[in-house]
Amino acid sequence: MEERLRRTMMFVPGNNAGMVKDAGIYGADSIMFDLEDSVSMDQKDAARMLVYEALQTQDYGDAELVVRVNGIDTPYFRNDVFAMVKAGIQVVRLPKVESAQMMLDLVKVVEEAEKKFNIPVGTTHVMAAIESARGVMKALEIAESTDRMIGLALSAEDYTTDMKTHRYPDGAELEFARNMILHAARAAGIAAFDTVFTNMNDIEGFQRETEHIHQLGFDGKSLVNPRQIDWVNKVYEPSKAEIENALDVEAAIEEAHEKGSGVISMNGQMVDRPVVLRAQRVIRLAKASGLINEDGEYIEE
Ligand SMILES: CC(=O)SCCNC(=O)CCNC(=O)[C@H](O)C(C)(C)COP(=O)(O)OP(=O)(O)OC[C@H]1O[C@@H](n2cnc3c(N)ncnc32)[C@H](O)[C@@H]1OP(=O)(O)O
Ligand SMILES: O=C([O-])CC(=O)C(=O)O
Ligand SMILES: [Mg+2]
Repeated sequence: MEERLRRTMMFVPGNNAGMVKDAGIYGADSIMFDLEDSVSMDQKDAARMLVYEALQTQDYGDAELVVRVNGIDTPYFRNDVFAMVKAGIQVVRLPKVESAQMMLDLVKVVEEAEKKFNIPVGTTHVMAAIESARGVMKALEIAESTDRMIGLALSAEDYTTDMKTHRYPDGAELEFARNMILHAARAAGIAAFDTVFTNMNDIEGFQRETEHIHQLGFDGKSLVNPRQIDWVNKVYEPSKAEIENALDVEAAIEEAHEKGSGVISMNGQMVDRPVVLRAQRVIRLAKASGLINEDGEYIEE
């Protein structure tokens, strides 16, 4: 199956009726309804009900539907998971994950809920948000904890608090965590999401951070505002030269396969499997960015 593009995963506060209703109109790859830290304690039940209702009635198009439930040690956790599984959520994001065991405990409750609501066991996927030093050090075991896993996310607001620092413009305080999470995710064959950027007035800072995490290899970012979606997509959009090269690589490798070979030379550049895999990703991104059609032809502006 073709890998899903996950450039943008937008948080939507679960108790904000207007935002929950309109969340599908902005074109996020994944919409993440939040029942955790954007919802005050006295709104937890109301938010859960609001999101449950919305999942039954709203059309969110092709977006992947994710919910951030409350932490496993909170009194809301079980009710959150049962309601969201019943509503057919695609991915449950567990916050503040520090061990593989926490993911296995989540999966146990997800499975109970699937059985109770006659949903085939294994339908609901999960992901982990890593928000502490302990979580970072355990990133690989968390990434490999269950075959329901689709990804790991860095959550830098809580993480920098745990590390007794705060966020700086150059992001140096996050480099170790970013590299650990990215390597763990890649080793396990799942997605890696960078953290939110919360200063809505610092557009340049947001772009700089997005370019940096794109260079490192992250699939995308968690977002807090719809304006950030286009900014991320722009960074992930391949250039014309990259697209042309990718299309040439696809043609070259087809020619090689016809001759029974897995490698071919193209303008002096060796083309083999890793080059082809990178080219395929560029083509997928170019299609998602509306630059080329299904046949690999340019779409005129
Ligand atoms: C550390 C953490 O845990 S971070 C994760 C938890 N935090 C969140 O979920 C916060 C989500 N984001 C928000 O609440 C808001 O975007 C804020 C508070 C950051 C900024 O709010 P505003 O300044 O009002 O945003 P802005 O003016 O850009 O809003 C423009 C439109 O987008 C909507 N919108 C803004 N953010 C979101 C969102 N996250 N999801 C859906 N819709 C949104 C607004 O309702 C508004 O719609 P309208 O034009 O129909 O009225
Ligand atoms: O997941 C995120 O990026 C938001 C979050 O909870 C944090 O930064 O602590
Ligand atoms: Mg957090």
